[in-house]
Amino acid sequence: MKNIGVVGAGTMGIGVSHLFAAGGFPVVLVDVDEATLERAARLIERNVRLYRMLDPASNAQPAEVLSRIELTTDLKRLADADFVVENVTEDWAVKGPLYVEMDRICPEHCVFGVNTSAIPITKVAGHAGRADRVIGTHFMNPAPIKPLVEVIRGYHTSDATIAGTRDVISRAGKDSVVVNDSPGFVTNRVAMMTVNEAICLLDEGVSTAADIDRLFVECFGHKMGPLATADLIGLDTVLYSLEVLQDHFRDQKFRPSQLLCKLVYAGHHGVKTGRGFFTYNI
Ligand SMILES: NC(=O)c1ccc[n+]([C@@H]2O[C@H](COP(=O)([O-])OP(=O)(O)OC[C@H]3O[C@@H](n4cnc5c(N)ncnc54)[C@H](O)[C@@H]3O)[C@@H](O)[C@H]2O)c1
Repeated sequence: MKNIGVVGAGTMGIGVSHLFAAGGFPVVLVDVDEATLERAARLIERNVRLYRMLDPASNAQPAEVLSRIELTTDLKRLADADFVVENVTEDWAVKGPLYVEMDRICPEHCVFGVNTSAIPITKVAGHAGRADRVIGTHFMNPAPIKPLVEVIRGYHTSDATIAGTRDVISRAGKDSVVVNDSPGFVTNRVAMMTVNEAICLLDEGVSTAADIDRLFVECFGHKMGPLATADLIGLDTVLYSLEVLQDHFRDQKFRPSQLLCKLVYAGHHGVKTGRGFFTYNI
């Protein structure tokens, strides 16, 4: 697999296209919004510089990485893609119809990597018309600096699709772990509950945002606390993911905290909007 398509140029699409372009792959990055694509180019340029400081062995150059990424609002530019990573909003009303369209445009051999936080891969595959070539590729944020990708085998995903996907991820410099399909997979079934419970603690006045996170960082050795993690993921995405988990398991244990709902409705989505549980310069 050589030609990479990335759909959705938000938090994840920016990182995934950066990762593959830095690995030498030609990338077509598609979003519905021109301004989002322009912002993506600016952030990729900044991030290549930033991550080079974190990894002195990296010699990626911003201009070189950007030169491998075609930015477009035209989904038909995926007509030559071998592997597409879809990173659009965690909302079935957005993702479902997109797969029908992608199936019409992309070559028959093309594999669809679903980058979702919680939606079952088998459900997506039911819409894509090529169920054996649909696979979960749960990249972590920020994708270029996280070493591991959670790969999800859907009900119909073929062994060849798993092998090809792991190979292309490996050629982009990342390792992968394969898990079976279940809403939220391994990582987010646990992580979303933890984040939600931390928000409930804040809402109940049990502790402050800073102290909740400090306890996880200094007592448990986590790199980030659950509230800063939620801000990094995007509070809208956390809310969508909890709703998906609650809906699929029909279990109230995933019921989103009222404070989370309030912040999302107020437009405080975390790092990407400059304010969530903490504030950020954007
Ligand atoms: N944020 C995270 O930490 C994280 C981690 C792993 C997986 N995910 C998953 O990745 C996906 C994307 O999350 P995100 O945080 O990047 O969301 P985001 O809201 O930052 O970005 C979504 C992007 O999709 C675009 N979009 C919407 N409909 C589209 C369409 N039909 N065609 C093309 N582009 C379209 C939007 O314009 C937006 O730029 C979600 O399913 C999410 O659950 C998120």
